Amino acid sequence: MCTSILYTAGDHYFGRNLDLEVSFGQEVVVTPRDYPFDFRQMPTLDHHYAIIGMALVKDNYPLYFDGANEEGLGMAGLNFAGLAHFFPVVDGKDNVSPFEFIPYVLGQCKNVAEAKQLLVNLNLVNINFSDQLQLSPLHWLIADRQGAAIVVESTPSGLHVYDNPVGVLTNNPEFPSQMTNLANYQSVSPANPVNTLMPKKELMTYSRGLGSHMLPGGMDSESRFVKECFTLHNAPEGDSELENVTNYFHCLHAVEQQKGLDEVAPATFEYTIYSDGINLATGTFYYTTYEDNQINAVQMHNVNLNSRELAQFPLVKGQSIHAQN
Ligand SMILES: C[C@H](CCC(=O)NCCS(=O)(=O)O)[C@H]1CC[C@H]2[C@@H]3CC[C@@H]4C[C@H](O)CC[C@]4(C)[C@H]3C[C@H](O)[C@]12C
Repeated sequence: MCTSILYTAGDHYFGRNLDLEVSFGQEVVVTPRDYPFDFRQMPTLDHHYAIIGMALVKDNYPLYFDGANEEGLGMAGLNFAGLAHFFPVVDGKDNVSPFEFIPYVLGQCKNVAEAKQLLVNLNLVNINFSDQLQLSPLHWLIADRQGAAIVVESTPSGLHVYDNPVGVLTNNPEFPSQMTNLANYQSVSPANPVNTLMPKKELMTYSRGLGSHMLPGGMDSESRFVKECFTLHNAPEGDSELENVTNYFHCLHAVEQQKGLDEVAPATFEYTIYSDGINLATGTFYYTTYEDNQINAVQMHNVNLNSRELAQFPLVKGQSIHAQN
């Protein structure tokens, strides 16, 4: 499972939790403007926007899980198991494989409006990266530095592009169903409730936080969608980058999967391998890993963006504890 969010606090912060039981060897990867992006069915992009994000580099090709470009357009791929469907190549369409989709969009579009335009003729095709790296059943959240967001889902009924007014994406079911389910939780509140159950009788307010008593807390994707919407949309806006980044990671960690809680096979547990977030206005990419609560940062503009070579930053692992005595 995964969760992706767009947090608005002065600037816009975009990123995701990656939840899985195995690590892929991902790292922070900057693709500079002149790295030639080859596509299986589309012309090579010799020059494009620079991209920073989490990727697995295979044969010098950055397989992005999520990232953002220098114009402040962000994009994340999340599991959409059993629902995603990718099609054969169709002449006259823009045939793009799921593994090429992030470079294809982030390489060429400044914002969500431009991405929507690019998607008009898109056909997401069933082409593997390799025999070892088969198609992944993904759907995508795309968001920009002005705060717009869309969801892209390719299902047997075709390509669907939905406006996303809440800036949250998890996994199944389809995005419109998540929004319908979300409507069931409108009365969840940070404030203690007024007794409308039986207004003439007195009920105890035995605890703070009773307004969120009905908030789902499960590891499943529907629960995380609701919980994250509540957390994100009631999160304060800070006055500084430090405060905002701190709030941002609290929002993501609110739906973190701790080891031991989501058993995907006997004695095998999915957990939040990493959480990341990029300030879409400045290009600073932040991340934490399961093993390391410390927030690490890579600033894309500190890399030579007029280059042809990928810049790779292995994830910092291992907890750092400030010993006080
Ligand atoms: C597994 C992850 C989603 C996390 C998630 O949601 N896990 C819940 C599982 S469950 O829903 O609970 O069952 C997804 C997110 C992005 C994906 C990569 C995208 C690039 C590339 C595409 C190629 O085609 C195949 C290899 C490739 C490296 C992909 C591997 C894997 O698929 C990644 C990491």
